[in-house]
Parts: sequence; structure tokens; C-alpha cells
Amino acid sequence: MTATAPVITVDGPSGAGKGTLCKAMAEALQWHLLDSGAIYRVLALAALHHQVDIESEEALVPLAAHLDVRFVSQEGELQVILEGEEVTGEIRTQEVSNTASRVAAFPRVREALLRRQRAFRDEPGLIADGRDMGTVVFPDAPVKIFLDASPEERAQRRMLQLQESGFSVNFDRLLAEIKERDDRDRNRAIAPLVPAADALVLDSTQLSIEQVIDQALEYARTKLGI
Ligand SMILES: Nc1ncnc2c1ncn2[C@@H]1O[C@H](COP(=O)(O)OP(=O)(O)O)[C@@H](O)[C@H]1O
Ligand SMILES: Nc1ccn([C@@H]2O[C@H](COP(=O)(O)OP(=O)(O)O)[C@@H](O)[C@H]2O)c(=O)n1
Repeated sequence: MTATAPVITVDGPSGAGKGTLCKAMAEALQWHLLDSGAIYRVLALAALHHQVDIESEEALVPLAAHLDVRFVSQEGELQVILEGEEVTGEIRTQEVSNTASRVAAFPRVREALLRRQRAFRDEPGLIADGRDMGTVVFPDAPVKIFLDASPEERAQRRMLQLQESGFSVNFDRLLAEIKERDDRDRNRAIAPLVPAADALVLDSTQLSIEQVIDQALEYARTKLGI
């Protein structure tokens, strides 16, 4: 880990396109990638597997502190391994998404995961995807982007994405769950979802994936002088 390696943070609500943008930027710049949401998702899945009470911060903190999670790059795709088992698909279900945002609201759970996230910072640089990357985890990042889109557009994108993965989904239920999760993420007492004061806010509602990637890369390259 190099604490001085540059970081590009990409925060925003569910389905805004953060993961897509971060992967493209990591490939374009050949930088490391942190999917912090995957860590909260894996914690949620571990709690469900081990029947840990997801309402109990007390019970979740040791689970977070000892979480046995690994990210392995396999043919350009990031595989997520929990306790030796591949859970890449399992962490994307609606149940895990909702549980993740519940466990993520506990301050001591977030604290227990902080060092693990900062350890991803390494040369030549890191692209960090999440909710509080620019505000809490890497406040000194030289480039911060807040990616947004309307709730309807985000639900539509997520529906297509889940359908492509073989899940059958109801649009109205998905939209309601996305709004509920956003509310919880935006209104929690600790590390709420909010743009950093020095972030570029990019609304992708009317933008194609390529337009988002082009605008973000141009902004980052200009700021970094690369
Ligand atoms: N600008 C865009 N226009 C249309 N679809 C998009 C756009 N950005 C991302 N997507 C699609 O939306 C879905 C959710 O994107 P993702 O990157 O997983 O969002 P997030 O990480 O913010 O939750 C993916 O299927 C992705 O291909
Ligand atoms: N840095 C982060 C990343 C995710 N999370 C939580 O984890 C949940 C899942 O994050 P995610 O980024 O995988 O979610 P999507 O944007 O893919 O829907 C979010 O709803 C947040 O509650 C967080 O609190 N802080």
C-alpha cells in the first residue's frame, strides 16, 4: 500500500453507473479498483449465512473485523470470494442489496471496514467506487466524481442488468427498493451519501455509457495532468 498513490473517487446512488465507469477508468489508466459496495454486500451475505442478527451492531462488528473476503481478477472480471466460496453473483440479489444498506448504517461496522478499504490504495493509482469514498475513506483524493441519475432511470438500468443475469424482477418493486435504499444511505448519521464539496457532479440520466466515461476520463486527466 502507498498512502500517497493518487485516488479517483466515484460515489453515487444505486444504478447510477459507478461500477461501469470505474471498471472502464481502471482499464484505461491501468489503475487498481476498489468496489467498496461489494465489501458491504459480502458482510451482509456472511451475516445471512451465519444467521447473525442484522439489527445488532454488537454482533456485526466482529464479523466485519474478521471478514474473510478476497477479490480475484479472472479474465478481466472481478470474482468475489467469501470464506473460500465464490459469491460474485450471490451478492447482487435484492435481498443482499437491502441487507447491505442496513448493516452499512452502523458506525462501528463502517469503522471496522475502513482500514481494509484504504489498503487498496497503491501505485500507480486507485479508482474507488462507493458512497463515502470522497468524503470519508479518501478525503484527500485529487479527483472526486459524484455520479447521479434519476431514480426511474436507475431502476430501469438495474432491471435490465438483473434480467440479463437471469433474475426476474418487477419494475415497481425495484424502484421502491432503490428509493428506500437511497433514503437510508442519504439519511444515515454516519458517512451519508452526499457529494464531497470538491466533487464533480455528473448526471448520467441522459448520457450514454460512452459519454459518461469520456467526460469522467477527460476531467480526471486534466486534474491529474496525465
Ligand atoms: N449511462 C448509462 N446509460 C445506460 N445504462 C447504463 C449507463 N451506465 C450504466 N448503465 C448500465 O446500468 C446498469 C447499472 O450500472 P452499474 O455500473 O452497475 O451501477 P452502480 O455501480 O452505480 O450501481 C448496468 O447494467 C450498466 O451497464
Ligand atoms: N462505500 C460504500 C459502499 C456501499 N455502501 C452500502 O452498500 C450498499 C451496496 O452498495 P453497492 O455500491 O454495491 O450498490 P449498488 O450501487 O451496486 O446498488 C449500498 O446501498 C450502501 O448502503 C456503503 O454504505 N458505503
